Amino acid sequence: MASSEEDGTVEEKENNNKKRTKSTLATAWLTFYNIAMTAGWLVLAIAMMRFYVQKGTHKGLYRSIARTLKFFQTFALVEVGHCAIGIVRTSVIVTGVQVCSRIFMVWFITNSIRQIQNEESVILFLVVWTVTEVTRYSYYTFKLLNHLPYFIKWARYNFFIVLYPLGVAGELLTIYAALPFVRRSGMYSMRLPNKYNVSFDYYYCLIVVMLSYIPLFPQLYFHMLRQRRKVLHGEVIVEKDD
Ligand SMILES: CCCCCCCCCCCCC[C@@H](O)CC(=O)SCCNC(=O)CCNC(=O)[C@H](O)C(C)(C)COP(=O)(O)OP(=O)(O)OC[C@H]1O[C@@H](n2cnc3c(N)ncnc32)[C@H](O)[C@@H]1OP(=O)(O)O
Repeated sequence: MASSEEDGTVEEKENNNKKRTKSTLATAWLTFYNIAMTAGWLVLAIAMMRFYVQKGTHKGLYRSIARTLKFFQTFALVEVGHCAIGIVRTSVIVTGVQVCSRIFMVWFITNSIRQIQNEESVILFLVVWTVTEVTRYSYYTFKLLNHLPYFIKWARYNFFIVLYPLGVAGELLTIYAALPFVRRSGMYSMRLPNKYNVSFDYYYCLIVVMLSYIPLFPQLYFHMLRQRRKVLHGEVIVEKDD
C-alpha cells in the first residue's frame, strides 16, 4: 500500500517534470518564433518605406518585396499548428481562417496575377497587414518575456478596430480587380470535356471567396472585440469549444 502511494507520488513528480519541460520548450519556441516574425515584418515595413522614398511611386513595390512577404506569410501556417497542439490558447478555426485567407491572397491572387500587382488596393492591404503583424508579434514577444509595455498592449487591442475593415477592403478590391484577368485567361480553371470529367471555374470560385467574407469577417472581428474586452477591461468571457 505504502509502496503504491510512493509510486503514485513518483509518477506525479515525473508527470509534473514532463509538463514543466514541455512548457519551457513551448515558451522557448514561441519566443523564437515571435521574435523571428516581428523581425520579418519589420524588414518588410522598412523595405516598403525605402522603396517608396527612393522611387516616389508604389509601382513595382509588390515585386520588390514579394519573396519576403511570401516567406513570412506562409510561415504563419505554423500558428495553426500551435493552436492544434495546444501551446497557445486560441481557436484553430479562427486562426485557420485568418492565416489561410492571407495565404490565398498572397499566392493565388497577388502572386499569380501580375496585372494587378500595382493596384493601390494591394498596397493598402500590405501596409495594413504589416502594421498589424509588427504590433501583434511584438505583443506576444514582450508578453512571453514578461515585459509588456502598455502601449504595445493598447495598440494590439485597438489598432485592429480600424485596420481590420481597411485590410478587408484592400483584399476585396484586389480580388475584384483580378476578376477580368481571371475570366479572360481561364487560369486555374478546368473546362469540360476533360479526362477527369470535372469542371472548375476559378472566376466563380473568386466570387464565392468574396461572398464568404460576409459571414466570416464579422466572426473574426467580434472575436477580436471579445479579446479586447477581456485583455483591456478584464471581462471574463466564456468561450465556446471549437
Ligand atoms: C482557402 C481560401 C480561404 C478564403 C477565405 C475567405 C474568407 C476570409 C474572411 C476573413 C477575412 C480576413 C481578413 C484579414 O486578412 C484582414 C486583416 O488581417 S487586416 C489586419 C487587421 N487584422 C487583425 O488585427 C487581426 C489579426 N489576426 C489576429 O489577431 C489573429 O490571427 C486572430 C486569430 C484573429 C486572433 O488572435 P487570438 O485569438 O490569438 O487572440 P490573442 O492575440 O488575444 O491571443 C489569445 C491567446 O493566445 C496567445 N497567443 C496567440 N498567439 C501566440 C503566439 N504566437 N505566441 C505566444 N502566445 C500567443 C496570446 O498571448 C493569448 O494568450 P492569453 O489568453 O494567455 O492572454
